[in-house]
Amino acid sequence: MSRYDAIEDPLCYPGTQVLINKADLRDQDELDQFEQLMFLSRAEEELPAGVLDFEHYKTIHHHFFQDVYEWAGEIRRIRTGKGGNWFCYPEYIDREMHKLFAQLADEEHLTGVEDYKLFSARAAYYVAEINAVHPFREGNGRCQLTFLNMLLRNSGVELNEDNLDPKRFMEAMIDSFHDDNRLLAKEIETMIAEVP
Ligand SMILES: Nc1ncnc2c1ncn2[C@@H]1O[C@H](COP(=O)(O)OP(=O)(O)OP(=O)(O)O)[C@@H](O)[C@H]1O
Repeated sequence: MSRYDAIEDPLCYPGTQVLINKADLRDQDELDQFEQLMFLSRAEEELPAGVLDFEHYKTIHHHFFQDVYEWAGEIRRIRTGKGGNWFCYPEYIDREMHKLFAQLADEEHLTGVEDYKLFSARAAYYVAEINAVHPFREGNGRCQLTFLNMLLRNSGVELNEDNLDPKRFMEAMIDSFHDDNRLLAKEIETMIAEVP
């Protein structure tokens, strides 16, 4: 929910950086709270079924944010960045995401990778790439973490989010934007707990 570097966004109330939302909240703090509340209540529900491809990923975003934004589940249409790092231009998002998920399917969604270190390295690669594309206008971080969870569950392991240190994880995400996934892989490794 940290703010974006964005230019002239038709999704925002005119003259503000507040995204137009279904509750018509014009105050950013109030919107942040509402968004998180809706996200958490949808997160309690079963996730939409799918085959972990880009269509599925968009459905998950829609599931989480359908109560807040009309465009939930849709690709971002403007250029955005964070902290001076600009994400994929919107015209290439669809192509890049399809490429990435096809690659993941070729790797059988990592289901055969038994070594935790290797699994963490490959999962870090996919999370980093999805982050660099940043397909949605908002809600990418939460979808990325859900994606990670799904990858792990597919492989019979559980993500222990109690071991997630938000500051360290964010630093790792930023490093990954600059093509160094080592910290992110390490963070993922510390969050893996074997299912009994
Ligand atoms: N400077 C940065 N460079 C690259 N990636 C970044 C940077 N800052 C944040 N990110 C990534 O962007 C994500 C946030 O994206 P976005 O705001 O769309 O998601 P969110 O779910 O709304 O927010 P959050 O992840 O903070 O809950 C972070 O979780 C992190 O992975």
